[in-house]
Amino acid sequence: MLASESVFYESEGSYYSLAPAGQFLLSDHKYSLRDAVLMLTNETLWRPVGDVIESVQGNPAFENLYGMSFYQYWQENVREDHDFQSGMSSLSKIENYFIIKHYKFPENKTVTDIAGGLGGLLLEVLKENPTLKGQLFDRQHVLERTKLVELGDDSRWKLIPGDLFGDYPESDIYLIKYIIHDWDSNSVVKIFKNFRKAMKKDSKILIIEPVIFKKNIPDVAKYMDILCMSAFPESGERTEEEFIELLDQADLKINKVIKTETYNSILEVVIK
Ligand SMILES: C[S@@+](CC[C@H](N)C(=O)[O-])C[C@H]1O[C@@H](n2cnc3c(N)ncnc32)[C@H](O)[C@@H]1O
Repeated sequence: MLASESVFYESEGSYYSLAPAGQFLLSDHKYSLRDAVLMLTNETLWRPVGDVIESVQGNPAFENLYGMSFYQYWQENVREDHDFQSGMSSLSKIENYFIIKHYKFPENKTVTDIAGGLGGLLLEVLKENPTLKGQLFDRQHVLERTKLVELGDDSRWKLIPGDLFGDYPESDIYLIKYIIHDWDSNSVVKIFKNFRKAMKKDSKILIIEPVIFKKNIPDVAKYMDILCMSAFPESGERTEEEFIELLDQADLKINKVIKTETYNSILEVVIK
């Protein structure tokens, strides 16, 4: 099957080799998707999908199967070879390239990635913009494995352990990627209010997610929608109109919508 999708190449005698798309499976590829594929094919992502109908009816599939929340499970199940954090970091690597290509960061400012995982996006932002400083905000156990050390200049970044539902540090630009779709609408409004409280009058938030724009045609964002709805209670991808309504409850508004050539869009958000 994968040979018919150009991932492998089948030759006479049932010999298989890597086709061009398969090169991304190599662990030393610049944009290696090895850990992303291991994460996406892990049972914690596919088993709950079978019960997505339960989730939609208000009976969270992941909690029913594993007896705890998705993030709690992955905090207690760190593996040697791969885990959720390394999978997210791998999935994000190629996407980060397009985010940086499509957003012009200002000079001499501070950029904070809220729930930024291992810090792969912030690392690329700091590499491409030498006058910027960075702050990576996530759980302590995640920050301990940060990739920011690869920058080679630890005077340009700091780690801030914290809670999405606690206080955020002050910053000029905030990044929040692949987070909002994990949460129900009440929690999202709490997150937006936390931003509003921490923001200066000209701070900006970049919400980076697969926003749903298209109706009645195939859209990869809808696959991610199903994965989210299965893994997190009352979650899922949102339309631009849904974002506008939730942001409004925190005195925030969309300033710009930027497409990135991937299924992720950048919503640039400012104070109303
Ligand atoms: C889907 S990952 C996204 C990581 C990164 N932004 C990316 O795009 O690759 C979600 C992140 O949210 C963090 N997270 C989940 N719940 C959190 C909480 N209550 N407080 C702080 N971080 C949290 C996780 O540790 C994880 O790094």
